[in-house]
Amino acid sequence: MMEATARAYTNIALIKYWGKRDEQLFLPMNSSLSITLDQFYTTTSVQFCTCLSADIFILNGQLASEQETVKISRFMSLLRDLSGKKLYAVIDSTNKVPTAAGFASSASGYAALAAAGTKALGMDSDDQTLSKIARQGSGSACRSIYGGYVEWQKGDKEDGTDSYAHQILEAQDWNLSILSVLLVPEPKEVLSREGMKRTVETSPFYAGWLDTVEVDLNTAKSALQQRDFEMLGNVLEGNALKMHATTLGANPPFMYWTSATLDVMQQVKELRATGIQAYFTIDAGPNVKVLCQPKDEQIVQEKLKDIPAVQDVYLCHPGPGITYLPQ
Ligand SMILES: O=C(O)C[C@@](O)(CF)CCOP(=O)(O)OP(=O)(O)O
Repeated sequence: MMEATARAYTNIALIKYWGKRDEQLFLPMNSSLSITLDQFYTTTSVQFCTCLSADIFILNGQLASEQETVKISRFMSLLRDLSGKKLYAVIDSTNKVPTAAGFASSASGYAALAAAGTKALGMDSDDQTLSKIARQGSGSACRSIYGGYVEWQKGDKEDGTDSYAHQILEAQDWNLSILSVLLVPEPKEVLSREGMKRTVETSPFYAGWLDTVEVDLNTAKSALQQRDFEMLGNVLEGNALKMHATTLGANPPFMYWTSATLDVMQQVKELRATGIQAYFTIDAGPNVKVLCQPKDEQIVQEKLKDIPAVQDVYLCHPGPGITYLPQ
């Protein structure tokens, strides 16, 4: 039987992937940097069978929608092309990812699928190859192949063979606290794929993003090497603010933040004013992730939970890369 099960953990970008230079190959305009988290993951099993004439996708215990199945099947065809095996599979995926908290389960989902699918096909791919495959499901998924602190180098080649992620620090090399703040349910957002496309194509501020993101990345990498939390915090917070600034200049303009987002941002600033080093980052939604040092995580969590608009706060630390589970 050609089957395998893999688990991949979601990641939070400190230096954002924001904009593609190639929509088909998921090639980014800029390099990015993330932390893989230890709490939220996707477990995916893939079972190929000559008895199938189409892929079957089970998501969180239920048959997935037609739209989701088409998306996954398109990714599975990439694996069929790469392996030269025209086989279909049952894909059974379970997310332990609170998607409502603004975690992209697509990152852990496509990383787990790339790992389980290639293993079931006997492709025995190394991590760099897995990263390039996962990238073609969702860009940020290429970072979840690895644990700890991960850089996705944007690459320059048109075929994307040099656009993949690699680990910078192991999870245990630097223990930080990442608090994910779940806010009150918010209106439908512009999904990150549409958001970055519209911004690249129409925002006059996008050029400013590109002019400064490489410097931000190098500053963040220096901070990692020096374990300088203040340097890391300042650059990640500034980078998130710049990413969001680009959306305000898009046509039509859009903004991911709600008043609850601003309440959390304000609380983080007040924490810093009392001498507690805490910094925020925000992705394609209103939810906020706050980074601090483990010694401060309790007080930071309490302060965040005191904000009326905050529904819950999830505490994470750097987590592992791909793991394979017994059948
Ligand atoms: O994670 C980051 O670096 C920053 C973001 O989360 C900011 F919102 C974007 C993630 O984009 P993704 O969902 O990977 O897009 P896809 O390639 O169109 O699937």
